[in-house]
Amino acid sequence: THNSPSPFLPFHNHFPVFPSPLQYSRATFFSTTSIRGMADTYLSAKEAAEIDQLLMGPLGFSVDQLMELAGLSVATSIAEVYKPSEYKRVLAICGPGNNGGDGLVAARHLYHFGYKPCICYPKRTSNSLYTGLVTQLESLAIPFLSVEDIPEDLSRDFDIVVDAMFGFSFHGAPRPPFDDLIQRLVSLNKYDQTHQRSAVILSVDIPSGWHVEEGDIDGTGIKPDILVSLTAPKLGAKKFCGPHHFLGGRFIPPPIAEKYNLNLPSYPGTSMCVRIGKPPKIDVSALRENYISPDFVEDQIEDDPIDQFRKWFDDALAAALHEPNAMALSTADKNGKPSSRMVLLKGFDKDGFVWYTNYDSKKGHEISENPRAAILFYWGGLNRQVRIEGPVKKVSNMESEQYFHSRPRGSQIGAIVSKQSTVVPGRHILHQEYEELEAKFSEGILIPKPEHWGGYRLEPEMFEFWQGQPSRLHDRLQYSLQEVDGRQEWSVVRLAP
Ligand SMILES: NC(=O)C1=CN([C@@H]2O[C@H](COP(=O)(O)OP(=O)(O)OC[C@H]3O[C@@H](n4cnc5c(N)ncnc54)[C@H](OP(=O)(O)O)[C@@H]3O)[C@@H](O)[C@H]2O)[C@@H](O)CC1
Ligand SMILES: Cc1cc2nc3c(=O)[nH]c(=O)nc-3n(C[C@H](O)[C@H](O)[C@H](O)COP(=O)(O)O)c2cc1C
Ligand SMILES: Cc1ncc(COP(=O)(O)O)c(C=O)c1O
Ligand SMILES: [K+]
Repeated sequence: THNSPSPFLPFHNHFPVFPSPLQYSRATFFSTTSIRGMADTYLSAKEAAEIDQLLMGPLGFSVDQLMELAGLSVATSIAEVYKPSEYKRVLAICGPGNNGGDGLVAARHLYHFGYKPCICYPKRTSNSLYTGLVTQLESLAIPFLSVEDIPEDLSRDFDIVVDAMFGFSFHGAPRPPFDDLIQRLVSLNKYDQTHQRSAVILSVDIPSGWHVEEGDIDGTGIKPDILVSLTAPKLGAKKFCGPHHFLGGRFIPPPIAEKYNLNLPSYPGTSMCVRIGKPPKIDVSALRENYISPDFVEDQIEDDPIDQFRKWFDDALAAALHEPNAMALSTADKNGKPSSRMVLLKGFDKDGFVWYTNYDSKKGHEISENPRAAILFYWGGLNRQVRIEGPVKKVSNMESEQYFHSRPRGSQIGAIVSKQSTVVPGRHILHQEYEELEAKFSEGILIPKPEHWGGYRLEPEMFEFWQGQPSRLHDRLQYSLQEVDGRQEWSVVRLAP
């Protein structure tokens, strides 16, 4: 393998004292690999082919398996950057070898992710693996276009072009019809005269036509927007300077990683791809999503907002969102100066919404001065937000005791150690006290709840259920308490988005 300091620096130079909160998942938090993926390993064409042979020989893989995982990595990389709501029409140009097979597999996954793929596959083989992939695509009614069928200007009909013509076995100069197809990708300008967006290019493993090791030698080759390196980047990928470089092929077992000294970032969570190289340059002002959600109208909602909240909370659980019970809590001091922080919801019913904390913390002081608060849930994966406002009271001491002792012992000790929101001279002080208390409260000994630790309950006076919709014409249904015949009743209005 070829280790190079540029453009990817070795891990140890990149492992920050505290990981950047940007890109880790809990699974990678304490791993020794980089937080933002860095790869400092590049493979020669020969090494790439050797790894292929090892995987499919002594390591027991079949080519179908590897291709399936490689194609899935390509499809998930696309989905990370280009959402089907904006970039729907995909053309996968597939070559005669395994790189082409990766393209066929990726197109199938893209279909299931909500894209509209078409295939250009001019040099088919009769190998049953490939005929099977073609049949699978045909069964999804995915069109196969001949070279003559596809427009000279690919941007006319497509939002994304997947370049799956050649991978690490490419050599020499491209032969017809791929020479012409490569030229069409080369001539995709970023913007045409009408300032229409041009199709983006994704290259699988190596931009087709590039020398596998030397890269784009004379600078006249394809300039992909996104490159998905499979297994590990090939030497030629050093010349890639587009905005999005991903690693895919999450199947490398330790013997290969060790033999080839592969120094690669770990994949976050259950992801099939990981971003490598420099973080993308993003125009923050252009970061936006166009929400598309099911209808949320007055005649579908529950009369009682707690029931409506339960419905949406269940949806958030079912969607496996990360910490669906995390909520932003806003309080204000006696002068009305506000502050916010996240806390975890620990229960809700007709009496209100409960969380636990340190009564001597900043929020604790503010609540004692000004016993009202607002809580906010944002369930991004569902395009939903819930706002709740009302007065706040402490929960009973018994309730706090009960909850405190249900927590992991480490968190109970942590609550004793932490004089929340006061200045700490250094992290070691917390650890020192923690260790002392851990020794004191050995297993079986009850850890006493600190006096100043307990719950608060917000009694809602107002709920707003928000759901994102296209063109910023969102749904907002607001419940508030109204007096009807001497009784408090919930009434609902729709607010302008
Ligand atoms: N573990 C891994 O690494 C995994 C690798 N995977 C994937 O496999 C890819 C490598 O696949 P591969 O070996 O089948 O070769 P590939 O690059 O697709 O092309 C070979 C074909 O192109 C042809 N050809 C060559 N030069 C040409 C030219 N100038 N002009 C025209 N034709 C030319 C050549 O024909 P020939 O020259 O032999 O007649 C042959 O038909 C790799 O990059 C990755 O995408 C994943 O699927 C799974 C895991
Ligand atoms: C997702 C998440 C959940 C949190 N849950 C709680 C919690 O339930 N109770 C708590 O006291 N702090 C929690 N914290 C820490 C608070 O955000 C905050 O740092 C701490 O309570 C001190 O806030 P204050 O100084 O405004 O009182 C959580 C933080 C995050 C990011
Ligand atoms: C300081 C603090 N207290 C309490 C909690 C709530 O955690 P638990 O679920 O252990 O009660 C958290 C959660 O992040 C926290 O950070
Ligand atoms: K390619």
